[in-house]
Amino acid sequence: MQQADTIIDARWVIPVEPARQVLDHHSVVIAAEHIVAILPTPEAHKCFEAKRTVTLGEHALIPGLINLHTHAAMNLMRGLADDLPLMEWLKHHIWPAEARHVSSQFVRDGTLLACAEMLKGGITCFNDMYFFPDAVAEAVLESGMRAAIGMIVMDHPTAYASDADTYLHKGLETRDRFAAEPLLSFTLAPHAPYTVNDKTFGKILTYAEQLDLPIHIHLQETQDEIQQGLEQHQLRPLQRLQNLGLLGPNLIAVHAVHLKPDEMAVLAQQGCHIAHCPTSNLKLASGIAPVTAMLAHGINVGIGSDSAASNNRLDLFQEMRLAALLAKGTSGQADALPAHQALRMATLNGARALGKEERLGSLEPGKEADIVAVRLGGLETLPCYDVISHLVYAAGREHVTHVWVRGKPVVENRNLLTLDERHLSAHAGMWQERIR
Ligand SMILES: CSC[C@H]1O[C@@H](n2cnc3c(O)ncnc32)[C@H](O)[C@@H]1O
Ligand SMILES: [Zn+2]
Repeated sequence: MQQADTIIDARWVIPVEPARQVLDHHSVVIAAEHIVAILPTPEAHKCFEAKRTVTLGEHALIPGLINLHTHAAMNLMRGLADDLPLMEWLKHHIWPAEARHVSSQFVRDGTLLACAEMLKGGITCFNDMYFFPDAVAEAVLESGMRAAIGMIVMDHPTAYASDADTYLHKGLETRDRFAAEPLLSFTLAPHAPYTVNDKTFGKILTYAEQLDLPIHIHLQETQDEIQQGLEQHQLRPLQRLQNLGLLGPNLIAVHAVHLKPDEMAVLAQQGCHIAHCPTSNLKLASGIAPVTAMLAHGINVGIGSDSAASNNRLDLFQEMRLAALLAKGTSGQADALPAHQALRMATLNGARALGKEERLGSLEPGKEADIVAVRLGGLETLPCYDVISHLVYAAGREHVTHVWVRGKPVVENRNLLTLDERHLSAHAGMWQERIR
């Protein structure tokens, strides 16, 4: 008998890789933070003796969902300004509110709130971009989840930093401080082409190359952004980034709503990744990203929620379903973006974009044990002919019952084990009084 920490017996295991595979009555065996085996349940118990067995007889186990773009701390701004287009929303509502309220404490409290929401919804890892990344890192560690933390850079003074060099210096200091944390990684996060100048992009490129870091940036989100790029630089933003040498397998372009076919070909050829944020793009009336064409070009597309101020949920079940439905509606093809592909985008494609494909994104022996249990035994998911169909088209985040990150349980029977929900509510109430 081999020793294990945990065996999870499940009705179904959905490894994601290979695509479409559904393993009936299988168990996932966890030891030393990793998946060591996935076996038919009787066999798992013949081969392994575990400290703990969790029996989930009407559940599907899936890899932890990866939110490829968010601003977690903005949970404290949910519903503050709705029904506005991007630039009006940012310039007249969000940026003034950030100037008044954003501090290290705001970021810590907002990020904790977001981590709680994401964990309970089956998200085990997020790619963040916000001020005070040191406060983001502390909150993430407290929650027990995983994050790629953006070292934000702008040519715009804020309460966090006065100029681009200070943003970079503070970000790199934070990265050094948390370098030993296995649940944290870092990205360079220039906010957008319209807030970062060419000289600063040059410095970002140098650091990205020296330190082998991903670059996380909003790109071609609206037609206005493209118009502004043409007026100020005589270039579309993507062309400008290409001229500056920023395109490559380290680049995660967020939104990319407005892309021409030749731009998709360039992104594919350069190995860039896209974070598709369908709800945010609809709510800010930015448009609908051409995901079917992106995938046909061979671009790696993951899924993001964007912030709670533009979504207004950090809910990847919602985003998977919407991505699949929009792809069908816009292409006129019912087989565009099938359920298994939506699930892959929210898991393995996200891991790939973050350079973590070897460690995360699917349920395979050797990978780290980020696992989510989704209960499909309720009336709204019965009968069940196709589990993957149910996960994308019928189930929701409310069906998530258990979550493990790196083998450690963080949600059990829908209860958060790492954070105190009453404490989080009290802090949210305090910020509501201050911000309103
Ligand atoms: C400097 S931290 C991130 C910065 O981005 C702002 N933001 C939030 N959502 C969006 C979006 O969809 N497009 C562009 N910028 C966005 C956020 O308010 C922060 O200022
Ligand atoms: Zn964003």
